[in-house]
Amino acid sequence: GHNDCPAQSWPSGVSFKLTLGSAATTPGFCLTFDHRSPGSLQQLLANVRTELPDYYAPWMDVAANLPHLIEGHQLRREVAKMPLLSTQYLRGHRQLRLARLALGFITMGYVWQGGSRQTVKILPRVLAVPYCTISELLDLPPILVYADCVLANWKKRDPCGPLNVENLDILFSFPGGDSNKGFFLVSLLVEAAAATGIKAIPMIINAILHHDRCSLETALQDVALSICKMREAFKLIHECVNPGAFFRSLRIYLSGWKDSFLMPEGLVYEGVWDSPKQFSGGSAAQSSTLQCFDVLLGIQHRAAQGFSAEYLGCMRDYMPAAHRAFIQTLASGPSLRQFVLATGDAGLRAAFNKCVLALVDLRSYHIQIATKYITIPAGRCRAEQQQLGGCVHEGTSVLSERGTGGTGFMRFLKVVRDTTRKAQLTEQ
Ligand code: HEM
Ligand SMILES: Nc1ccc(Cl)cc1-c1cn[nH]n1
Repeated sequence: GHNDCPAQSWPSGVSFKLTLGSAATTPGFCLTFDHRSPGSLQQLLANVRTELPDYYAPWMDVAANLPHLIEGHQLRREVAKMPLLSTQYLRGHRQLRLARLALGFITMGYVWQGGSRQTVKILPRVLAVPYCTISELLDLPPILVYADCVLANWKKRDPCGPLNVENLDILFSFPGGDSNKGFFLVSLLVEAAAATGIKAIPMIINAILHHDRCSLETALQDVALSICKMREAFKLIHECVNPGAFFRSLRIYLSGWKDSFLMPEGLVYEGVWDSPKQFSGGSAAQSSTLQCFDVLLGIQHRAAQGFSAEYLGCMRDYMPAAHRAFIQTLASGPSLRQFVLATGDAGLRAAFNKCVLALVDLRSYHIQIATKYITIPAGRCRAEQQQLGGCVHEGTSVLSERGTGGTGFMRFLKVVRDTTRKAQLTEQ
């Protein structure tokens, strides 16, 4: 039967559909491609305030002033004053995503405003009820995810200008100053660099189905180049994100309440569920682009200390439904690895391996960044702990590895990188 993935717009404003042919027609992938005007995504959030009806001003005003309200210890009071709003006046995907983004920032701010010392256990109904209603409609969990704070949390200063740091701004922020903007926008630019590689995937699938080695080799070169450009975009993190601000502030707010020693039961969503629920914190493991390239290249990750083999798979439930469906359709399609091996073509093997090695380099570079922004600041924090007592920066999400100086996630990142390296094709 048909398995249509609704068109989903990627950072570059390109959208595409991947559908499985029905049994009656040629089995395989029929690919349609529509280049929406590049403006499509920035219209999404041209002006946050006018994008939603005034009725939702109570949400938008609190979300827009979150750092100020948290630093002034006023957020709880502001939320207590909030009316319980109906979600019925939200029109279409764009408004649902924007409302979810605002409620997601307020929720993370509300839970973590007291750092790891005074976490709350209950999310008030004025937030929980609309947040869970909208999350249900979007098939996303009621916690801030990568698709919220990176993919939907940006706008261009000049709508006709380029997609670069100078012409971009974020819509919502946590305490931690400009490092918020740097962290979210650099992530977005890494995603935008992936767009060329993602656009090559339908061409690769078609080339396999038509045994077109020439087109396949060209498309694989596009993927390798795209992953190299992702690594280039990554370098901006050094000038845009301060390690201290990231470690002490931003990463705490992205923490989740699953397997958390601070919130062992999870969070009570008042007025929605009677018992507390657990959800994982925000992570780029929820980025659909990296998972697309892993699936395309047939790279299957296994368990690593503290991270189950299912961890990356579970993170697909934290992606937009259309991205999740695309990855699932890709995983159920023809195997690129098998096809390249079966041809015995050295040129195709080389083009395939360049993609794998580009991914290895990206992951190696990422490990250096995680060392600079977590492992080293965590070491300093522990040193302070021994002198001053009490390291207030212990967090709970994987991005905020606590205590053990971050050995857990570091081993995970290295296992993922090494598994990637082993995915190279050798001559049979
Ligand atoms: C200050 C910058 C960064 C730090 C400290 C950092 C740290 C981490 C940590 C600790 C993990 C493992 C735990 C988890 O899954 O959350 C992780 C995973 C991951 N990060 Fe980052 N990261 C940073 C920036 C980025 C950026 C900009 C991207 C790309 C957009 C990215 C992509 C990923 C991916 C895809 C994973 C899942 C594991 C993998 O597929 O290799 N990271 N990161
Ligand atoms: N780049 C990111 C942007 C947003 C959020 Cl929520 C997480 C990450 C991340 C990076 N590495 N692991 N997670």
